[in-house]
Amino acid sequence: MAAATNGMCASPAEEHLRKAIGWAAMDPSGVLSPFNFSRRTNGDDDITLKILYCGICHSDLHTIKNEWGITKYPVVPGHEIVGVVTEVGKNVTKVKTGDKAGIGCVVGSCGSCENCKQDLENYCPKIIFTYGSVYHDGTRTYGGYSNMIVVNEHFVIRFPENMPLDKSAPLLCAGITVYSPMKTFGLNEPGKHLGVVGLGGLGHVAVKFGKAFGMKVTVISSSPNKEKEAIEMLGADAFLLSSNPEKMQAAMGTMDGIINTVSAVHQLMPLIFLLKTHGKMILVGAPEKPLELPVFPLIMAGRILAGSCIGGLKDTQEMIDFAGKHNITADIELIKMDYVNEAIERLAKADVRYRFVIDVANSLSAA
Ligand SMILES: NC(=O)c1ccc[n+]([C@@H]2O[C@H](COP(=O)([O-])OP(=O)(O)OC[C@H]3O[C@@H](n4cnc5c(N)ncnc54)[C@H](O)[C@@H]3O)[C@@H](O)[C@H]2O)c1
Ligand SMILES: [Zn+2]
Ligand SMILES: [Zn+2]
Repeated sequence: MAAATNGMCASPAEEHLRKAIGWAAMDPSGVLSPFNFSRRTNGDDDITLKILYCGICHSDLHTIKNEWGITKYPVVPGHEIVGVVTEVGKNVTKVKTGDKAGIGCVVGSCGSCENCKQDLENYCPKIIFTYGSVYHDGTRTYGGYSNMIVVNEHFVIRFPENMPLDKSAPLLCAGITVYSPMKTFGLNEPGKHLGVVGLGGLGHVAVKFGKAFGMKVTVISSSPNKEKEAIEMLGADAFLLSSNPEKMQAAMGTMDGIINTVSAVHQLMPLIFLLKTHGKMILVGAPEKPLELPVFPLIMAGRILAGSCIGGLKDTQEMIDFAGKHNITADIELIKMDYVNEAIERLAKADVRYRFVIDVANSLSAA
């Protein structure tokens, strides 16, 4: 329950009873700085997580700079959260104190709509995101660039023992965001040809899942210097430089599906042409402006264009278990909390291989 109930709007530091610290952006400059706030006490269905690691997703960048025009400040970003359970409510069965656990992009949903009933909490009209949403009690949600978090157990993910927590944190957004559409749209079948556009945080794990599913994977990128690492380090079968018209032409009509993770406005036409008849391109990248939609290349081969938003909790657990079994983790650069602003600027320039992860527990100290 919120600490202040007299109708006055309490400050973030006082609205709940438990003190918390984190880093927040206060305005569209997106610059993060130390921030004192508070978390609710652990309810009967809640768990409290001491945060160990948190990945930096490009959505954090879009949000802190208000690129989507919907940000409410202050915002504590971070939705690739792993940590250790420090408290469980009396109804909790999923985890126990001392367990390693994760929290992704969603911390609440209505639980009773058509989507929630089909384990698609990610499409619930009343979805509550891990940061920047309003929780059931009327207070704002704050994310994982912080020392601890309290969450209803439904939204907690268990981690197999063998998984390194720092490298696994990015799976909670980047991983599920590519795994879920691959499963939903049948782009997980051995022998099928998958294209991955944009080799960043999402893209590089899409390559790894594609290979684990037994697919042929081609990376389509605008950066020639990513060719060697895509093939030698990530295991892609082929690399297409999007600025090379001959190569793009030669690859026309060869792909069963494409996962498009590009974070900025770009041309869809050359990508759609890569698809076979009835091939599907799934847009997961979320540029701040609309993309131009060329209709003829869709019509002429019955091609399909779709979008996808993260994934439900059941699929997220399945994805983590699959990743544990196939040793899939993210390639990361582990950073300290006070490096976060530099990391965000580097992320904006695609200067990271392939995900920044904040070593929260070892580097976040009281402001
Ligand atoms: N749909 C969802 O549920 C969901 C979930 C997570 C992230 N996202 C979005 O997906 C996008 C990617 O996220 P990320 O964390 O992987 O980001 P990232 O920065 O790690 O990767 C983005 C990649 O796109 C490439 N890129 C940027 N501009 C490009 C251009 N004009 N042409 C070609 N390539 C270009 C970059 O080089 C980089 O490799 C972001 O927009 C993010 O907000 C969506
Ligand atoms: Zn994300
Ligand atoms: Zn719902």
